This record gives sequence, structure tokens and C-alpha cells, in this order.
Amino acid sequence: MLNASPFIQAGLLLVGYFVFTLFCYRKVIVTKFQNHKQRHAKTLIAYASESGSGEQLARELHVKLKSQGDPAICISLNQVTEQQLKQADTLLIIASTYGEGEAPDNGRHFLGKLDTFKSTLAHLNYAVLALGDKAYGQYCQFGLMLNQALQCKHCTPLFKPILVDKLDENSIHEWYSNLLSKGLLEEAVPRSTLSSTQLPIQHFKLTGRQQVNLNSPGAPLFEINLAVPSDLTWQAGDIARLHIENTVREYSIASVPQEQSLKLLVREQKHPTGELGLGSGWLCHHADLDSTQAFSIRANPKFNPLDEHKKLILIGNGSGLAGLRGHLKHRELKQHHENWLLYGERCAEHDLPWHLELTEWFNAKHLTEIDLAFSRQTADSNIRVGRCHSGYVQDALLAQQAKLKDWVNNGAAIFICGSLQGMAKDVESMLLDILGQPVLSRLERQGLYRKDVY
Ligand SMILES: Cc1cc2nc3c(=O)[nH]c(=O)nc-3n(C[C@H](O)[C@H](O)[C@H](O)COP(=O)(O)O)c2cc1C
Repeated sequence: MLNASPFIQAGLLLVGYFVFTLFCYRKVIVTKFQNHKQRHAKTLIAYASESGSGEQLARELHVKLKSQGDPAICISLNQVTEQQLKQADTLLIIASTYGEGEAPDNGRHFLGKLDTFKSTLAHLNYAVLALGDKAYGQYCQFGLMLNQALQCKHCTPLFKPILVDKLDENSIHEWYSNLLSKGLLEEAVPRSTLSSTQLPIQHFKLTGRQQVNLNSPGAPLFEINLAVPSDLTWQAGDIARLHIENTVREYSIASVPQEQSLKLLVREQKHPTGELGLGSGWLCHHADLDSTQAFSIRANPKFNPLDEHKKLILIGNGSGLAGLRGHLKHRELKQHHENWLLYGERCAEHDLPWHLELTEWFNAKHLTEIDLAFSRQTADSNIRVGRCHSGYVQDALLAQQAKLKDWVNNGAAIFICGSLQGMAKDVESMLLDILGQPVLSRLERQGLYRKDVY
């Protein structure tokens, strides 16, 4: 008679070996399975967001869908491909509007790409959450343009675009309720959990206010200082939000937490009636020194410092010097000294905020290059530091194009801060002329081309 126990023992050994192998390779197997699911994701969440709220809402929705087992993917609108749209059955878009009815940077290539897609997208259901602000003329325009373009491609709307004024909770709640009623969400999203889009408000004492462009032909520009608690943190590039009369005004932060002061550069705004702008009038004139002001701090990851030490080209105009100074100060503390500032204003005599500090940084070789462009330059201006150009900051770039190419070829990143219409558009087209589209796209992809423009 055959003895069964050696066979049983061998069988048990084999099973044990199999279980052990599965255990050892569990990470590889799970990743492969997830990648497979990603390639076959049926729900595509796409965001276009400049200051991050739309991206945050998209990521929160992504987490909710994944927790109910939906292998959805979440990417920026610019990253969406024709193949992904062909394979998806549902496209959920969260898109804000910038400039004057325009797309945020990470969504601005989508409509052009959609036009060139050959496939019909009649199989695709979609919904749009359009973020905007009724104070602007072209309210939620980009979201509405997306809706129209998808209809032209014969996609089917799940429901009408939901327009969100200043991140209004009711509209965001309506979005989740509609997704629930269409069966995309399995559970209702309670209103109380929507508060994550609201940033905590804190009260800072106004400790200093000083006009930094006396006798300038331009509107007055003020340095504003606020005392902040010693444990408050933020990163260079983040945004301070003044809460005033149920509305919010945003300013680039010019300082770093180690300075224990929130430093802003605020341009006085005037309406055609002569009335002062709400936020700038308050900070530059009406608010009493030593009074407390309600602020929140908004993270601005698309304009935060790079993780690694790279050369940095900082380009800006007017009050945009605030965002650039934040980076220069951060890099001074990190001892990252290869910095090149290109800054544009009106007139050399009166329009160079923080010129003493800039000069110190130049002398200490923290700023290795400075190019200043003045649009109302007189022949022999009393230029205080660096090279001086007549014209605009893009003219300074053109004059320094060989150096620009050299820095970029040596790994430099480019950061831009200031006005969108008055500077950033012309600077970008000059960068395109000098560096070419492939180089600028590469910098953008690698996170080496960052903008905070308004
Ligand atoms: C410089 C600037 C321009 C804007 N232009 C518009 C606009 O033309 N139409 C609109 O409805 N909202 C406009 N907004 C408001 C934003 O769309 C709104 O604040 C939105 O919630 C931002 O979302 P995000 O953080 O995802 O970019 C503008 C905001 C800024 C700061």
C-alpha cells in the first residue's frame, strides 16, 4: 500500500511556497493591478485650476470615487489625451476662469487639442463644475466654453454646468448631489464636510505701512507689514487673503515665516469715480496702525520653491516684486545664491521698492545679475543697481537673450510674478521667441517654469 503522507507533505510545502511567493511579490502584484485599472479607468476627473481650489475639489472627488471602488483617474485638463477620452465613459471637469474669461494655465491647451481629436466622443457623458467670481465680467466663462465645446463633440451632459461664485458651498453641494442622483457617487456628501475649501481666518496686527514709490508717475505702492504668531508657517510664493466686508482680496506674500512679519506690496487701486479700491484703500489708507486685520493664508503650490538647488531667474513687474522677494529671502536662508532678477517699472528715480536690500544682495552676490527695465526711462537715469534698460521687462530679456539661454541650458528655473496683461503675456511670448516652444514646454513639464500672475 502506498503511504500518502510524503505526498501530503510535498503538497503542503508547495502551497506554502506559493503563499510565501505571493506575500513577497504583493507590492508588485498590487501595483500591476492598479496600473491595469488606471489604463481602463472609466471615469476621468480633469481639473483646470490656477490657485488650487479647483484642483483640491477634484482630488477630493477622486478620493471619494476611489473609496467606493471606482478606478477613476484625476489629471489636469492639459494632460487629457484623445485615447483617454475614447476609453472613458464619464468626464467630470472642475475648471476655474482666469484673466478675462480665460483658462487657467493647466487647462489652456485643452480646447485647441479637442478641436484636433478625430474620434467622435458621442459615447462620453460629462459634467462641468465651473468656478468663478461674479465680480468679473466673464463669469465662469472657461467652464461654459468647455461645456459648449463638449456638446459640439456630441458628448452628453449629465446635468447643466454648475456655476460657483467665490467657492459658494451651496453650489458645491449641488454638484455632489447631482453626482449622487446620477449614480456616480454612492453616498451623499454632507454639507458640513465641505468646509475644507474654507481657510481658517486669523487676526494679524498692522505694524507698518510705507509708500515705497514717492513721486512716481504710477499709482502709489505701499509696503504693508503685519505681525504674525511665531508658529504660523507658509512657503515662499503663498498668498495672503484679506477678509473684508464679506469679500476677499489676495496679495502675494513678500516675506518668509522666519521674519515673523507678513510683508505685502499693495498697489493703491482707484475706481473711475475716484473712490479707493476696497482692499487697497483699507490697507494703504484707512486701517489704523496697530489694529488687527482678518487674514487667511492660501497655499500656492504652483509658485512654491523648488525642492532642489537650481539657478533661478526671477521676472516681474510692479507689485509682483513681492512674490519674487519671498523667493529671494527663502533662497538667502537656504544659501542658494545663483539668482537673476529682471524687474520692470516706470521710472528709475522713484520706482525701485526695496532697492537697499536688492543692492545688498547684489553686493553680497546673492543676486548675481539684476536687469531693470523702466518704461519712462530718461536718457541718463540715476540707476542705483544692476543693468538698466529703457522699455519693458521683455525688452530686458531680449537684450540678455544669450545669457538667458545660457542659464536655462545650465538648469535654471524661471519664476514670473506680476500682472498678466501688463507683463506676463509679453514676457511669455518673448521667452517663446528666445527659447522656443519645446524648451518652454519642457521647463513647464519639469516644474521649472512657475507663474503667479494676476
Ligand atoms: C486674476 C484673476 C482673474 C479672474 N478672472 C475671472 C473671470 O474672468 N471670470 C470669473 O468668473 N472668475 C474669475 N476669477 C475668479 C476665479 O475663477 C475664482 O477665484 C476661482 O474660485 C479660482 O479657482 P482656482 O483656485 O481653482 O483657480 C479670477 C480670479 C483672479 C485672481
